[in-house]
Amino acid sequence: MSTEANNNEKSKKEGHGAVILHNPNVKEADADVLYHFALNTESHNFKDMFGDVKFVCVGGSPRRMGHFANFIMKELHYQLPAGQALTNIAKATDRYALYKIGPVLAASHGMGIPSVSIMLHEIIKLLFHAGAKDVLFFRIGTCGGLGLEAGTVVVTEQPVDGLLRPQMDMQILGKVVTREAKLDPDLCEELVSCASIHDTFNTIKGKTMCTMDFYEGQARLDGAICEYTEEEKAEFLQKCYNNGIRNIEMESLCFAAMCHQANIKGAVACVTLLDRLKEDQIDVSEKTLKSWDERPAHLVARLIKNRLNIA
Ligand SMILES: O=P(O)(O)O[C@@H]1C[C@H](O)[C@@H](CO)O1
Ligand SMILES: O=c1cc[nH]c(=O)[nH]1
Repeated sequence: MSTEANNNEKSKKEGHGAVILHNPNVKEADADVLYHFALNTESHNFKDMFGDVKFVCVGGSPRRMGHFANFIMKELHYQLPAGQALTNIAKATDRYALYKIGPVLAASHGMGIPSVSIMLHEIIKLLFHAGAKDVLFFRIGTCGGLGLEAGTVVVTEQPVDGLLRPQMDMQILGKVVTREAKLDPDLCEELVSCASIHDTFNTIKGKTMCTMDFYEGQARLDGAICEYTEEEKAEFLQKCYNNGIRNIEMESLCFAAMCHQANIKGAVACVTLLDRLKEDQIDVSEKTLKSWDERPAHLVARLIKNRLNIA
């Protein structure tokens, strides 16, 4: 049986909408430690704490996700119990930040695939232990655009790696293991449909190139090392554009591959900070950056509100 058929079979057995763990070791263990979130199934009641989670929103920076947590709390008109303030659940560690706002979990994931991978392993286990079902995942991030006005939001149709392949290659036990990087097409459409004609920015769909590095991996000329010419850079980025790639970032491939394996519907929306066909350096004011940062969050907030029937 193919891995995908196997996943579907498991999904049926474990109940529709359940988060799938492809790991008998964790399922059979008496206790589990989520080290990078400073959480432990022995000292925390995951079912009570996280059983009602329906939306997980992730992004690189802990500060951005803290702002997002406050923003979504207002958007959902969510009232914290009297005397309580919104706190970082993972405050005992400085690896990631974690906030819960009713059915929404907001977490930071740091930069790049290794960092987002650790975060997703632990968040997926958290949801499994909590018995959460029908959970949607969103990555709200920043990126470099290709042929787009800076500030445009790109919703990823298909992530590809630095070789333009829709797959994530991992090195496990001395071998290359290839995983499909698949996002949910309906969720992608639903997120794009949350764009409004009143928005002061454009929202488009496109392929996203996910790289292992910000500088050479993204064909920049301004890293500490660069062994290609400006012409070679331009030729490669043009090839990406011609292949339907509209933005470049560093997490979507792993996000898509892990969501797909875990039976979770995921979507990625990133705001472009510059047009990589024109420039390499991000040189925008802090104020502009902050307002651009919030754009993917606005789309996701609208989707969540629609789903929860909140006006
Ligand atoms: O979610 P963020 O904005 O961190 O995503 C992109 C990709 C890298 O992590 C980082 C590089 O500046 O920004
Ligand atoms: O150019 C950019 C901007 C943000 N994030 C990236 O990965 N690349």
